[in-house]
Amino acid sequence: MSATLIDGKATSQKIKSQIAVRVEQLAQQGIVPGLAVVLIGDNPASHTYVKNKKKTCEALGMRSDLLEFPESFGEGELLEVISNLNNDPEIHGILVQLPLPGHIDEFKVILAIDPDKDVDGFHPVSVGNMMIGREAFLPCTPHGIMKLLEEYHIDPAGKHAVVIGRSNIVGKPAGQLLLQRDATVTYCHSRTVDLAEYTRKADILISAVGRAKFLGKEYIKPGAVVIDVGMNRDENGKLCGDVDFEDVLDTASHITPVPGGVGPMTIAMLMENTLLSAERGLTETK
Ligand SMILES: Nc1nc(=O)c2c([nH]1)NC[C@@H]1CN(c3ccc(C(=O)N[C@@H](CCC(=O)O)C(=O)O)cc3)C=[N+]21
Repeated sequence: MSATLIDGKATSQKIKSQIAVRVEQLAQQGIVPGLAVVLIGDNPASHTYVKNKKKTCEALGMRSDLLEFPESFGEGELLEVISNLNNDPEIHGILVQLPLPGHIDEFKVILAIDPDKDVDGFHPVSVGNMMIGREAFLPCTPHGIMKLLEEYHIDPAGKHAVVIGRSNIVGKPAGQLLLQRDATVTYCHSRTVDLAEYTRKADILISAVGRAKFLGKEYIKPGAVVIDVGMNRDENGKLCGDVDFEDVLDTASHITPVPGGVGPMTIAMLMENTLLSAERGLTETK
């Protein structure tokens, strides 16, 4: 039997149309949610993502400021830009596109962002609040994954969730959010010995590895839900995930495609966080 497709594009559309309604309500009170996106250097992939974010903002009636600076931009100058955005009442969300050039300390930059405008959910205050289950801006990709599971009525409670990848922006928080939903969570990573031994026991498998078509059906438990966070290029330069989609289609019960899976949800959650910030509410982690 062929797996059910988890349609991130359709789900993100649905969420975005709900966001647009709330943006309109805010507009009646004279408030326009504003997102500032800061981009340093000229990484072509970053440019594509950033343009996408801007387009989405505008489609939803939100304001989006793109602040672009050359590769040589100094750390001190960037910290000053952030300080100005922190103090700008019309800016509700600040996103500094990662990765940053090597001469800029990423952690210092994240620390400089006002936690009340931290729509990426990367500030230690946001991370800490998420970890202890308090209100916080949730990181967009893991939050988008949880929304997809919810949309497809997949309840993580009591399930064994295996997360491959332990980055601060995807793997680690994805495991935490699944834990909050009462999953039993296993983290795997580049030093895991016999990866398939773990993944074959996963009811829910989250892959954030960054290797094209790395996971075939030998890694998948029959009936598993497979969430592919990978954004890779295959041998023909085509966008593809970590999962060999065709190969696992008859083994998994549900699967996210790349593109059209987790990626569009990431952007929708960024919009939601910016809206929430403008509403002066914070997301609930319960
Ligand atoms: N501070 C910061 N916050 C981020 O959220 C952040 C970042 N830095 N740096 C880069 C990564 C990457 N990222 C993506 C978001 C959406 C898609 C997305 O929409 N992907 C589409 C395909 C897009 C295409 O066709 O290229 C999809 O999967 O269908 C991809 C990647 C956010 N990131």
